[in-house]
Amino acid sequence: MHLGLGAFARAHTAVFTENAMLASGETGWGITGVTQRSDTVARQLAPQDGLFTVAERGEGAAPLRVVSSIVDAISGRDNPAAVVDRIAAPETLVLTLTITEKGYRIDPLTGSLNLEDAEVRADLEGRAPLTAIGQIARGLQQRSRTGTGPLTVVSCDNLPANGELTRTLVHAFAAALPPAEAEPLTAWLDAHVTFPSTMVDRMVPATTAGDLDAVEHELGLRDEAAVVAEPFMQWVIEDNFAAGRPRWEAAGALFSSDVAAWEAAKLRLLNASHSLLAYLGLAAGKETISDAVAEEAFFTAARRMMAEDVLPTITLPHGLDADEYCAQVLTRFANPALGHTTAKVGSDGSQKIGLRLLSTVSGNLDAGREPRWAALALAAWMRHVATTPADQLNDPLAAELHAALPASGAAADVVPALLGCRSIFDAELARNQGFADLLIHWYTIIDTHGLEGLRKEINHG
Ligand SMILES: NC(=O)c1ccc[n+]([C@@H]2O[C@H](COP(=O)([O-])OP(=O)(O)OC[C@H]3O[C@@H](n4cnc5c(N)ncnc54)[C@H](O)[C@@H]3O)[C@@H](O)[C@H]2O)c1
Ligand SMILES: O=P(O)(O)OC[C@@H](O)[C@@H](O)[C@H](O)[C@H](O)CO
Repeated sequence: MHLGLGAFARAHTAVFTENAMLASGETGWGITGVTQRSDTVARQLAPQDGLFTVAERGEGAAPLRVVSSIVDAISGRDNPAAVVDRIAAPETLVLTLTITEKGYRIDPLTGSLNLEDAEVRADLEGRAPLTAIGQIARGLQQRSRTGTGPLTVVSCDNLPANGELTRTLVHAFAAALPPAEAEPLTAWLDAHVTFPSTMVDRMVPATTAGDLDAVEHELGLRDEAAVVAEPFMQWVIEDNFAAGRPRWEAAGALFSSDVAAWEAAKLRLLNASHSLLAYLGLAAGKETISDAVAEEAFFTAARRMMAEDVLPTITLPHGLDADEYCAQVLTRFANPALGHTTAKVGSDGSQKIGLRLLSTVSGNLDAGREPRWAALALAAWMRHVATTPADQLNDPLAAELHAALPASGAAADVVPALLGCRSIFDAELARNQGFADLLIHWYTIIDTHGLEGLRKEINHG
């Protein structure tokens, strides 16, 4: 079962699962996918019996492929009780998730479930659950009551220690139920459910109408659920399963006890550079990540952020060659056929920048170094927030961020105002005047000198 049947799940998890079946001969697996916020993907897949095309784009692309591992797709918004029933069904053994960072409904101050969230509260009060964590907890509760066996919950979102985090949130939901429900559920979770962490990697942009037309042209059929993706794909999984699972290792997945290091490397090298390029690109009117990285100064900023800010502050997993990895990341970003937009990568910044950039910032500040390039990424994000009208800012905290903005658009006013957002920056970092000055420096260059100013400062700095 998969919660969050977006583009990524189809191009990654579904492909790995089908490949595992083909390579291992264990063909009894199939995925029930749940769309979370809209019913679009469920509606697209239904008349196609769950079949959809993966169109690889870029050097080394394989021919079009029709994937058949999704056997059912349901709209969680419209059929919440069916989601609970499916999680509780005996044939469900693994529950994977790609629900985006905001889908976890984390309280930034505690790092646990946001119990003040109205949707979480409604799920706790007993409606058929609509939040992902509510669905998981209620499904597991039904499983516990019907004596159904163990299950593994596998977060595949770009979050550090995503397994441990998901465990914390599901347990927090259980603990917030009335004691007569909380105690047996918590005990059952402890005995029957595991939450392995994973690192997933494949760039999968949102499918465009042009992509669908191109697939139709190549395939000879209209596929409304087609997805495009780069050829590269990777999955590192902690081997901590409570029940059966597809033999994903037969499809190239790496089972490792070092997932935290893989996830940190990916978030802080790849995803952080992605965000840097997205916000610099947005400031310079570049529509795609490949357009942004084609700008020499932006390429240099991403390369130097990885080399000078990230690598000195991170312990890489065994087997990962830093230079090769960073070079490969930049080559992947440059894939012009992918059309990964700066707007998509730059969306939900309040949910992403902390995870991607702030460990790098604190690691450098603690070592007495300036996090020069990570500060550039944060300043570019701040300017994006300050110059995008609230109703056009694609971010769940758009209203809060805009409420914090001062009347003056000057860097010296905007930077401290956004540093004051406690859901993103902690008080100690916000008080660090040297860091604030670095942000103000970059913000001013972007705001008053534009691309030419950035080129000068990055190339000669
Ligand atoms: N696209 C990629 O390149 C990529 C690569 C690696 C990891 N991921 C992970 O997968 C996630 C989804 O990416 P995608 O490309 O499929 O995006 P998408 O927009 O195609 O799909 C997002 C899915 O998350 C669900 N969702 C959104 N907000 C939610 C909420 N508040 N509560 C519950 N569910 C919610 C949506 O309904 C949808 O099913 C990313 O956020 C990331 O963590 C994506
Ligand atoms: O998926 P998002 O929107 O959370 O983040 C955008 C990208 O940085 C991300 O999806 C990468 O493409 C991906 O993590 C590559 O594996």
